[in-house]
Amino acid sequence: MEDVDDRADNSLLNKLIRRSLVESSQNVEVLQRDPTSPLYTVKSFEELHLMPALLKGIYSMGFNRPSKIQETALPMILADPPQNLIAQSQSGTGKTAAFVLAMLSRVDVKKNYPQCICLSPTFELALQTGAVIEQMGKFCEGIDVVYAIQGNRPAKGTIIEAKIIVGTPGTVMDWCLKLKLFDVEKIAVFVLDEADVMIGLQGYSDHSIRVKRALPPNCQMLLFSATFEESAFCFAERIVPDPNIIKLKKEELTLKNIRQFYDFCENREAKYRALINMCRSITIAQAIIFCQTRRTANWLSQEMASDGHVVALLSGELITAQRADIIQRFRDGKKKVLITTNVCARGIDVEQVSVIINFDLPVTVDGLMDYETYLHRIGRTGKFGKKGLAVNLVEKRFMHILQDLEEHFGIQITRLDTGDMDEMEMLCD
Ligand SMILES: Nc1ncnc2c1ncn2[C@@H]1O[C@H](COP(=O)(O)OP(=O)(O)OP(=O)(O)O)[C@@H](O)[C@H]1O
Repeated sequence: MEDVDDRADNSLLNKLIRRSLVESSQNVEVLQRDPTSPLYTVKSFEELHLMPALLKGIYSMGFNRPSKIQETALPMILADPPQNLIAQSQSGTGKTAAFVLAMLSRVDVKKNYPQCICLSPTFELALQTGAVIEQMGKFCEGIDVVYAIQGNRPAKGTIIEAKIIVGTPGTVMDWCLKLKLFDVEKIAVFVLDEADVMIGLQGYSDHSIRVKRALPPNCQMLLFSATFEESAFCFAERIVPDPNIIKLKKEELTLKNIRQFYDFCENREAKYRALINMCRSITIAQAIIFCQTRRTANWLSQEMASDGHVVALLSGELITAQRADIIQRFRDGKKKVLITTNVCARGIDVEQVSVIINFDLPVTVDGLMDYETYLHRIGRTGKFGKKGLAVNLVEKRFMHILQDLEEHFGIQITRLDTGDMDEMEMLCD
């Protein structure tokens, strides 16, 4: 009798994940020659006139050719005089690298004061973006980054000398306007990552706009996101002087490499059983499970732990040291399954994440489908052309929301009975 591990390891879901991991590596080259792919590129990095030290950094990260957003945005961003940009590109298509290369290209390493600010919506994303800056800029002499995030409070009277500040809006605003840790008049580049929430969501927008208002008039403004619903886009156009614009059509928003399914569940207990069936068969790669509330995430992680599953739980009420440790351990593969809320919906880039499970569909405060958050959540898989799987566990009372989702994006989400191994067979077709 094969033991549980053998059974799981041979499970169809694992075969699909293993195959998609293999296919993905061959996939990028193919996609970068496909004009309909968001990774399509006609230029090489050399043709983007980047500094040699930056080229060295890019190649050391395994990047061979720029993605579509990188080859389109960078010439605009690096032009002289500097131009402002509002850019939209699908999740996982290299937006971070685009604005990081912009900041690294603009910094004057002879000046020991902050020249670039990059605002991220969450503590985890600020940490991740800072790490990309340090990695991409590691061959550039004199590049240093400081993290304006909760838990990092410089001593009173400190004068920040680091050239790039990455942080969350509230902390950056305190550093710049209240504590006056640096001269905001000397900022040359201002990046808003996940810009639609940064200017659209109460809390973020107040702080982001107050920082923006303190910037010098010639400061270059770069706004990036995978989603810009109309009101956010119009507001962005109002606050960014004379921007270049890169915008997606609605039908371009969903990525073909992320296969989306749903499993119909009578109630929360049935969702739990469906989830366990899936997690039991995932022994390779990693999965992120999204819950709509911290309460559900806490309940789910306790249930799964008591059933012997090793899971990590990350949500906003944890202290920053815990959050940093949890996301790092997940990134290092020490935990296969991360249970979380929307705090990890945007930007988080963990290469081995092949499966996204929406234990709850993302809904707005009015109980309507939150289309943007859905796109960002499933975008945690399928990064840079890799194959990804997204499975939605849907209770009867939420089926209309799933139908709204299909209609909104013009897609068909296939039904999957996670309890039926033959159905899982279909995943491997
Ligand atoms: N030109 C490139 N060649 C190969 N890999 C790349 C390239 N640009 C970015 N990547 C990799 O692709 C992954 C996704 O990149 P990134 O996180 O920048 O995408 P994004 O568009 O910012 O995604 P999201 O919308 O989720 O924030 C990362 O692991 C990154 O290292």
